[in-house]
This record gives sequence, structure tokens and C-alpha cells, in this order.
Amino acid sequence: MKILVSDSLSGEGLDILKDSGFDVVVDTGLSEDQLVEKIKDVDALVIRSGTQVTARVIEAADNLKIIGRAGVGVDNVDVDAATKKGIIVSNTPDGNTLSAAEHTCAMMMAVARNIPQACASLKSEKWERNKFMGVEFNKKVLGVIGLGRIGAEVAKRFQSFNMTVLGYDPFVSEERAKSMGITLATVEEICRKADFITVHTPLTKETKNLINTDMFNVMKPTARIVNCARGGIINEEDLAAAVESGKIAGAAIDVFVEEPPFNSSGAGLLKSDKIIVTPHLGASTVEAQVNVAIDIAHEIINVLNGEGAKSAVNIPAVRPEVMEVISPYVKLAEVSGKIAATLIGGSYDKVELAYNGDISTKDVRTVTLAALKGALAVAVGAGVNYVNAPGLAKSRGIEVSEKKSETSGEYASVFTMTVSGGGKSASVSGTAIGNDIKIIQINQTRVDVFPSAHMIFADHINKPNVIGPCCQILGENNINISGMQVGHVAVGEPTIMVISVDSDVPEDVLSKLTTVDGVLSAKIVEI
Ligand SMILES: NC(=O)c1ccc[n+]([C@@H]2O[C@H](COP(=O)([O-])OP(=O)(O)OC[C@H]3O[C@@H](n4cnc5c(N)ncnc54)[C@H](O)[C@@H]3O)[C@@H](O)[C@H]2O)c1
Ligand SMILES: O=C(O)[C@H](O)COP(=O)(O)O
Repeated sequence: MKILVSDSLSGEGLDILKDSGFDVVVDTGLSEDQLVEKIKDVDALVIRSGTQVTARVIEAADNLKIIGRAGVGVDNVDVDAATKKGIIVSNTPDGNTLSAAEHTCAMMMAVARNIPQACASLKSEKWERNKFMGVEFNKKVLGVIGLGRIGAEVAKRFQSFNMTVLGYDPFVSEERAKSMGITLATVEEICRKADFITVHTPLTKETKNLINTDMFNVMKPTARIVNCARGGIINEEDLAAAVESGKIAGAAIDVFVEEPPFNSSGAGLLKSDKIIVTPHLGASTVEAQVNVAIDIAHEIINVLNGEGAKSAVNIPAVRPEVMEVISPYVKLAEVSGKIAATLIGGSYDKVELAYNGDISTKDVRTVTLAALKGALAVAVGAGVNYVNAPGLAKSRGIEVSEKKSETSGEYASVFTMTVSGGGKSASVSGTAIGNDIKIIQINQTRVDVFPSAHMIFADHINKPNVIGPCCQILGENNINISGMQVGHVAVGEPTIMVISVDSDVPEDVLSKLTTVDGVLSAKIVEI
């Protein structure tokens, strides 16, 4: 399989990729047209912020399984287009946190003490001590917008300068903020009260232009603002105007709407003496680059080897300790999906997933995805995966619902999947015993089936001389039976027979089974 690395990646990560035995190609600085050409036969793409992975690039990618971002921000990737095509998008959320936080601190200190300007002045043989009068952090107010990994680290560091920290993050509770020594406030309150403001959110439609002229209008004239997150969170034109007119005292900017910003709204920021700038250096430390390269290399190899993605941004991230508990149910759900969709034997517009007992208290988002993947695979084939299963279900008008209850009867946990539509339904219940999975009910019939690779499900009447002839047909066609289960019902009642076999069962053999007196239908499920 082929891995294309299209931005600079530290050698430690490249070595891991090369040692995995995959074909690794490093080709940086590609235009969109060049990438469209090169991506066709690529299985994994490794990027930083320099590569724009547009819908056009994704459309051209015939084999792509994962886009791995060595870093945090995925705003240079069309994640929706990737998701629709079933491509995993993963990042490395932790590897560059400290470097980005430290760069923010460096920028804040530099703008407080005019260090770049004073340095340039002295190097041009001027001794301008009065011109570069700075300000202290002591007893000042810091406003942090976005209290995630980097925001929290920045807040912690400035608390040691004896600053009061105000924070805004709609996804952070009062308790969490309190535990970090931060008082929650609105963006406007922060803008009114803070001496220093720093933004640490992703760029989203909510955060785009979050800091604009309206906010600069309420800031102190001594306020200084820093952006080491994403260009566009602070409106570039409004910032240039606010600094120029003296509405605020200065700014420090690492990131721009367009990078490099020479021919865009960011160009105005380069002209002001009161705005210091760096060319997107937040993550540019030896340590961060080694961390993110190693993290993304392992993620790429895992995914190409068919193991799960650990840090995908377009499928649920499940903590390893939770994954350990739910992983047999992930397997069970996929198998149940295949069985239920095969048994209904046609279209359906409802999928109901019932989680009973211990499993109902766990994060089961991945189990639900697995159930959909299994069911849709019956119609769509190998083109369905964890990433595109919900989108495919939606586009087929399938309504998915979950029910949870802590009661489960004789088993600690029971998972039930029901598909229904057009007046028909099929349902499968199962449980996990250690790492093994067992189907315990099909429709209304109790069974005890440990799923195998090839299983025949035959509806029949529970009466003499049905099972024998079925086994004979399979034997005559050289199909070895490795196990068999018949649903527990009274004689004369309809039930189900599940025959595990060691090889595929051709259609004509399945048809022959239905000629046996008492057999109502026969279907094969391949796991
Ligand atoms: N300059 C660099 O080189 C560099 C390096 C690393 C990360 N970054 C950028 O820094 C930013 C933060 O990274 P992180 O690792 O801390 O991410 P994170 O996901 O840990 O934190 C982001 C925080 O923003 C919050 N948030 C989301 N929407 C918000 C909104 N509308 N208002 C306020 N808060 C909101 C989230 O709740 C979260 O707590 C990202 O944009 C990332 O791309 C830049
Ligand atoms: O989001 C990030 O991780 C940073 O912006 C770093 O980007 P880079 O990998 O291009 O330095």
C-alpha cells in the first residue's frame, strides 16, 4: 500500500512509516492539480497545515483510507467530503500542545515588552529606551477564549505571573473552569475587562470573526491581543484598523486567513509596528514535530493494517478502557447487522438498537456504527465503513434509534438489533461472554449460536425429516458442516435452523435446501 507525505514530517515519523513495509513517497509543495494527479493510487495521505485537501482531491482519491494530520487543526481538509467517501481523518491532538502554549506565552511577552521592535531598532544602531516602554503582567487580567488543551496550558502559565484569568468556552462547565482557577465570562465581558486576550478555539462558523470591530470598540486602549490558534478568529482588517486607530495597544499574530498572507487581508497586519508576527510557528519545535510525526505514523499504520483509528475526528473517539469493554459488542453488532439485513431480505427504513444491562451504561456510539456498517454491507458491500455508515443510512432514508435499559434478564448485557420496513421486520439479540459473542434470539425464537464465517439461516417447520435431508444436500455438494443449532419451539411450529459451514454456499445449493419438505427459506450470511 502507498503512503504519500505531502508536508514536511520529522524523520522519526518517516522512519516508522518506512519500517512498516508500506511504500512511502515524500512529495511536498504540491499544487491542487498535482495532488489530484498523485492521490489516485494513494492509500494514506500525511499532511500538516500546508496541504489543502479539497473536495476535488478527495474525489480523485480511488484508494484513500486515511488522511493523517500531523498536528491539530483539520480546517485545511474537507472533512465532510472525506466522511461521505468513507475516508478517516485523524489528527494528533496532544503532540504539539505545549509548544503552541509556550509560543503563545512568548508572543504575549514579546508584545508586552516590544521585544521584536526593540531588537530591530538596536540592530539598526539606535538606542531608543523610551520608545519601547513595556507593561507588566502582575495583577493584570488575562482573557482566554477557548479553554481546551492549549488554552488551559496558557492560563496555567500566566497564573504564575499573578494574573487573574477570565475564560470563555461554551463547552466548559463552571466546575471545570473553577478547578483551573478561571472565572467564566462572556466574550464581551472579556473584551471589556482584559488587559491581554488570547484565542485558542478551532476556526468554525461560530468562531470566525469572533473578535471584530464591535469587540475592539469595548476593549481598553491598553489591551493587547494574541492569536496563535487560527487565522480568521480575529478579523484581520478590523484588527489592523483597531491597532492603527489606537483602540488597542498591540497584537501578536502567528496564524493568518491565507498563509502566507502577502496578498490577502492579513497583509495589513504586517505593516503595523505595533503588531508582531511569526509565520505559523506555534508547533515548530523539535519536540512537537517528533511527537506529532510519531503519533500520526502509528495511526496510519494501524488503519492500513485494518485496526481501529485512535484519533479520528470523523468517527467517535472512544477511550481505550471503554473500548476494551465494548469491543466484543462492536463485533456482535456488526454480525447482528449482517444477519438482520439478510433475514429481512429487502429494503428497510428503520433500525432500532436496544442496549440492555451493563452495556447500556457505556459509550456505545461505536457499537451503533458497527451495527449500521454490518447491515449496510449486505446491500452496499465493502464500500461501507465506520466513517460513512451514518451518512449512507441517512441518504437511504433509514431512521436509526437507540433504546437503553439497565435491566437485561439472565445475561449481564444484551444487544438487540431490529430492522423493519414495508410491513416486515427481522431482529437479532446477542451477548458477549468474555471476548466471545453469542446470538441468543432471532426474531421470536431462542437460539444459542456462536457465529462463524459462513452461516446458513433456514426458516423451517419443526418436524421430523427436515434436518437430515438438508445435511445430505450440503454433504453431496462437498460443504462441510462445522456446527448446527435449531431454535427451541414446539413440534409443528415454525423455527430457524442455523448451520455453520466451512466454505461458501453457492446459490443453487441454497435453492436446493428450499426444496426440502418443511424448509420455508434459506439464506447465507458471510461474516
Ligand atoms: N499556531 C500553531 O501552530 C498551532 C499549534 C497547535 C494548535 N493550534 C490551534 O490552536 C487551537 C486550539 O487547539 P487545542 O489543541 O487547544 O484544541 P482543543 O480542541 O483542545 O481546544 C479547543 C477549545 O475550543 C473550544 N471551543 C470550540 N468552539 C468554541 C467557541 N465557539 N467559543 C469558545 N470556545 C470554543 C472547545 O470547547 C475546546 O475546549 C486550534 O485552532 C488549533 O488548530 C495552532
Ligand atoms: O493545528 C496545528 O497543529 C498547528 O497549526 C500546527 O500546524 P503545522 O503542523 O503546519 O505547523
